[in-house]
Amino acid sequence: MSGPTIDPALYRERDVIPIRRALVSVSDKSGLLELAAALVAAGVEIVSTGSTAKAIADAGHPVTQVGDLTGYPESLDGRVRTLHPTVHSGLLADLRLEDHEQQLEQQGIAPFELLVSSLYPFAETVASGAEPDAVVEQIDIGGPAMVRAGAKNHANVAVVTDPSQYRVVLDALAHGGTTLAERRDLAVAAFRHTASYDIAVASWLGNVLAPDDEGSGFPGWAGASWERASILRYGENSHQRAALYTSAGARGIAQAELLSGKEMSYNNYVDADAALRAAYDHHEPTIAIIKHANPCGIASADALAAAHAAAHACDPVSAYGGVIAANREVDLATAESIAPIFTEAIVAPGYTPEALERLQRKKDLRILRLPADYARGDMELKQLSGGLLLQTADAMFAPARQWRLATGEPADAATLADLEFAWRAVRAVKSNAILLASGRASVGVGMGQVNRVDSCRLAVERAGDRARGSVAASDAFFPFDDGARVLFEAGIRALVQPGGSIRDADTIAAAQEYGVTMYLTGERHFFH
Ligand SMILES: NC(=O)c1ncn([C@@H]2O[C@H](COP(=O)(O)O)[C@@H](O)[C@H]2O)c1NC=O
Repeated sequence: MSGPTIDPALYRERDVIPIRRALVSVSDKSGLLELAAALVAAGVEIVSTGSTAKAIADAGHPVTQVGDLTGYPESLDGRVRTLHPTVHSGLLADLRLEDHEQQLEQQGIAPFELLVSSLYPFAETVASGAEPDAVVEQIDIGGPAMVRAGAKNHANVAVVTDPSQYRVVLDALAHGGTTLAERRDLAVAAFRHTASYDIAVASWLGNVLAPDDEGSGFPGWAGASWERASILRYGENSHQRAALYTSAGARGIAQAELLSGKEMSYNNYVDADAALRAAYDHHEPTIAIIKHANPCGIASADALAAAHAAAHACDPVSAYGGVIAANREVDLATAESIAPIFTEAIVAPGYTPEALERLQRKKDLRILRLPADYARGDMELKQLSGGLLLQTADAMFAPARQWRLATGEPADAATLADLEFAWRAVRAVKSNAILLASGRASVGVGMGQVNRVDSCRLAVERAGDRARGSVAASDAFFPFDDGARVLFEAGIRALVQPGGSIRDADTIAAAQEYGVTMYLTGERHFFH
């Protein structure tokens, strides 16, 4: 099977095409009257639909109703308006071909050189919580049909789908018409626009109206639309190329505002996202310092500056060149604490003017602002060779009051606060993860090891003398008592871990042996 083929020799060249006739059908009326006035002033005939035509006519401009053009009334509550051969022939005739030109003449149809469209606000209607029938009514049919027709026929027709593109039309009117290059660019944007629109429609149908997820929450098809936001200097390594893509309406690190400093790199984005995950998760003023996507220091305190000092003290060697996240507005005291340390980037919900001024003196420091209520998203995506894994985000968190005391004396309030801090902090550490804490500050972190014993050794080694009297959290259970014994031997006084190993009794017995209090949370927090 194939589509029609046309002899290439029949195509006549067309580059700059003057605009003589425009079809205007827009839901978003912003900028419409200025555009209409410019079109009319340039002698362009405007054909338009219902309320678009009314707005243009009310402003005193001449306009032809699409029903007068087609001889067929707008019907079925607007479901059929521009869906007519007169309209679509005017959009689809390829005037590079003599034959198409003759056919239009025979049928008495005039071509359009411009289509101005904006589709029914489908996504906005879904977001408003409207009833299914109301949402369905906002699935634009005639609009995308016209947009696709005009964009296919970009050799002859310019298509604009957003008021931000009206500037191209105004410039074209001033310069004798649209160029082929402009029409091609507009066609690319037009097809991306209708593709994104249909992804939204297909997603709503499959997710909400008629879910085909068998109750799993994972529909039979997943579509997404990403726009390139920036081209990065390079990727994870300098020989890798990279770009940042964002999706409409998202509110994450990709949307953070860069207030000052060098442009963000690929690794900066990865680390800043990890920093957010670590710091914004806490309720008290908290600082997380990230290196290679892992916290090398994380601390909460009553004041943010104290949190930074404590987070930095965890591992000052690793903190060099780190990325910092703060979950509170950065004040001058915090800025003063951060400024002497070489830092790649900082992200926070805000900065006092003095703090910003202080940090901006470090010309290379990337200073980012992202509101505290940023959205990490309900779903996490991980690309595989040939596929994609989707999972719900790790949003579960068992607070101390839900833990089970497995052995030892119940912890006092301060110890419990440290344990809860450690339990919250350890879930931002790559597995296998062990985090030692004291005074709501990490003092030793063991991360990313292929066995838990090594993570325990690493955490204890990093903590040094500070291990004695600290508390520990483990992101998953201890399969044997060997890892926990490393912690007990180093002198920790309390441990929180999920529990659930068939050898839990061995670890509990070891804790008893060392007189260590141990709580079981019943939930684990692997993070890879
Ligand atoms: N049914 C049709 O033939 C049709 N033709 C154009 N539209 C849409 O009607 C809207 C404009 O309508 P109005 O000019 O009445 O505001 C545009 O979003 C346009 O994409 C249509 N509506 C929906 O499919």
